[in-house]
Amino acid sequence: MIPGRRTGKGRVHLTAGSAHDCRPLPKRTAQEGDVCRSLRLPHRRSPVPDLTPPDVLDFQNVSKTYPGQPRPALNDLTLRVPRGSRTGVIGRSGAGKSTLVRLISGLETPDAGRLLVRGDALGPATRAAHQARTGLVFQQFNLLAQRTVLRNVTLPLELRGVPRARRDALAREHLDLVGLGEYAGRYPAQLSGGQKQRVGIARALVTAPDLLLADEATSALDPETSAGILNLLLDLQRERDLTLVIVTHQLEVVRAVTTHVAVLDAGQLVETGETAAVLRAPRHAATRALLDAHRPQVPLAPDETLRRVTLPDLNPDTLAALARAGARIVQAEPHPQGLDVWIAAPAASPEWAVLA
Ligand SMILES: Nc1ncnc2c1ncn2[C@@H]1O[C@H](COP(=O)(O)OP(=O)(O)OP(=O)(O)O)[C@@H](O)[C@H]1O
Repeated sequence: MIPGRRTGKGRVHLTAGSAHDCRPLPKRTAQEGDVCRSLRLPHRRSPVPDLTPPDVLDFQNVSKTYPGQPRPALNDLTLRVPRGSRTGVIGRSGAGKSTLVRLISGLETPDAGRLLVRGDALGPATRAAHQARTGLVFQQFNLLAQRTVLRNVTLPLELRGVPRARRDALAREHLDLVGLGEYAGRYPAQLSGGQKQRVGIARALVTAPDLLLADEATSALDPETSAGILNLLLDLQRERDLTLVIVTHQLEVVRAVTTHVAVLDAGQLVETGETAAVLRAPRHAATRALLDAHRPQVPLAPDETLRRVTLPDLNPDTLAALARAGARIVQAEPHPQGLDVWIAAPAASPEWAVLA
């Protein structure tokens, strides 16, 4: 997901006859001409159909200013979200994250630029069809208090006119999927926060969307419950080949779940790329500020530096060597793959270089 460049997963590569021009070739590329002849390909450049699936989201110079506001909430945003990716959108408060979600979900329209969803410009003619294929998960769960868990999950199917027996069956299947098969008859007030979010996820997926938008989905949950929800989202994303967009101010969520990240600051996209690369070597001051804000605030000795690792990724021998060199764990939190651990150690210890 790089501005202005396609990096889509599942891309269909067509090389023969497209990338290769099979007209008589200069001597140094004669082998390519032979390949063309042996494949009986035409010796002329011919038009090749573009079979590349469109990016699920394609923001093209999108701007949005709310009425009466002096500055745009989003300014000239160009961003592509490839099919099947897990993209985190981060930024401090007021950066424009919610505006991005509102644009994708069709609740707001751009003042300038275009937003393509699944290859179509999002507008009055296409909005309903795209909304039907987009699931939304919210921070405050947005469950209806007077409806049972089952009836909350059947709601989107009711709105689409699905017959009762079918919608009940689908809702039960999705409650099983999120581990709440036994809770169908309960009311939201009788659930924990994590359970409410599981119902929210079942409701978002019951219509079989291919794009799932999670807007601060774990911000209201404690770290352990949050890790459980992120695990569930990861499993479902893989099983259903969903494109997942996670809007969050929690860097640990981005780290744990996403393949790509987009950093917004004051309405502008300031950095984007593969999550591991951006977090390892942030280029923009706003990204560095977000990373710094998430470092544990612990006093360090003058020769100590702080690094984060995920256990069990770290080799036990390295961990033991670090401990012998005076390393200490200063913070540990649950993570979908194990434990997220911050370690302080003398910067000069050779084992430290392994973690760089
Ligand atoms: N309905 C609105 N009317 C006027 N201004 C708005 C409206 N919604 C958002 N804004 C402004 O647009 C800018 C971006 O807001 P947005 O809610 O998209 O940011 P955010 O990154 O989601 O922030 P937060 O993390 O605090 O939710 C802010 O300056 C905000 O004050």
